[in-house]
Amino acid sequence: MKIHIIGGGSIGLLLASRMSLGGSPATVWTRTPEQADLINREGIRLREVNEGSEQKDELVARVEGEWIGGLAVQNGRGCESPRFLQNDDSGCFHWLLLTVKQTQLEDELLHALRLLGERVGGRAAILCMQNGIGHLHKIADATNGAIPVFAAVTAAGARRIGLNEVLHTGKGEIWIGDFPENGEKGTNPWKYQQKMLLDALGKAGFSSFLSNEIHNRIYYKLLINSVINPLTALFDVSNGELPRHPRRLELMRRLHEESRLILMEAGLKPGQNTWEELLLVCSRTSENVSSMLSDVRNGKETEIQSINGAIISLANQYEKPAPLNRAVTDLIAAMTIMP
Ligand SMILES: NC(=O)C1=CN([C@@H]2O[C@H](COP(=O)(O)OP(=O)(O)OC[C@H]3O[C@@H](n4cnc5c(N)ncnc54)[C@H](OP(=O)(O)O)[C@@H]3O)[C@@H](O)[C@H]2O)C=CC1
Ligand SMILES: CC(C)(CO)C(=O)C(=O)O
Repeated sequence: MKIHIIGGGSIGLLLASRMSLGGSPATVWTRTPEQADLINREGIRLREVNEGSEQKDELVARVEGEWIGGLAVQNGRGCESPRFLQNDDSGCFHWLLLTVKQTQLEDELLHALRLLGERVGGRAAILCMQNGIGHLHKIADATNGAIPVFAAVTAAGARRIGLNEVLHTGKGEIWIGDFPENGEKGTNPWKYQQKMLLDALGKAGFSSFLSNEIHNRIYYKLLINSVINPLTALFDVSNGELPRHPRRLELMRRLHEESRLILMEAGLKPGQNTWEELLLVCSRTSENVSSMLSDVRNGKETEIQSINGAIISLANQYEKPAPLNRAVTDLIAAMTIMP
């Protein structure tokens, strides 16, 4: 089995470094040759944040970096294709852990994934690490069955602090599920490959599991992100700081309740104490700068449309009110720097 991490950002560097340290060598496919070169020369510096302590353990993971380069294989314009698209006669199975943002799922990348699926026929699968919703259908549609698509949901937190340096800011489980169903319902031709991946993630220190109800987990995570991400970005605070302010805590509670009612209508299963869980995520990832705040700080486009924007779409579909989701969506959109 070969592990490819597409995107050398926060989650990508965390997975690559931990998996390599756990004995499963990973290749990080980067957007720039500089980052690939740095990773090859120096490896990835992983800093573990220890709960309740200021001390951060630093580990250095030997990881292969590759510039994803020449994705413009589209239309056969004669550009060089990334190496993972070139002929592979190793016979091994390739897991592609897709760690780009929802907003970075561009046509060229999707096209390259489809080409890869066609070339290695049955010996590759994509695991999507994105928050929010919408990406799985987008990837499955663009790859048109050429490569199976799996969803991952994680409460782990990470923050890239340099091109080859990452902080592991929050421990959290990783849940993996089949989405949409690859192959006949009830059969799972990828069971062995999934078990291999779970094993590699386990050795990397992630508690990971297969889920038969990944839709529910995706909605559950969406609920959590719909509160933490926009509010931390609006108030410019870490996840742990957010609930410490009583008025912000009250806003969190109201936004959580609005999103919860909409998601329940859309199929989120009742019976979970989502409010308690939300507060737990804030404390477990307390040092983390949420991915949305990080984007706002870096002047990048945020994932607001795939998170609160997606909840608004569900609210429209099920005729539920969504004033707070609308407000945070508009406010975050207005914070994003115009191109
Ligand atoms: N950070 C966190 O704690 C968590 C994040 N997530 C989710 O994981 C996903 C990734 O988040 P995060 O890691 O924070 O985001 P980052 O912005 O840190 O990382 C995304 C990376 O993908 C790279 N990239 C974009 N397009 C391409 C491409 N075509 N080829 C190669 N690389 C590419 C970017 O390159 P460049 O640097 O050049 O822009 C960047 O390094 C998001 O959907 C987020 O919601 C989920 C749980 C927790
Ligand atoms: C769980 C959380 C909120 C951790 O920061 C996250 O998923 C994100 O930042 O996008």
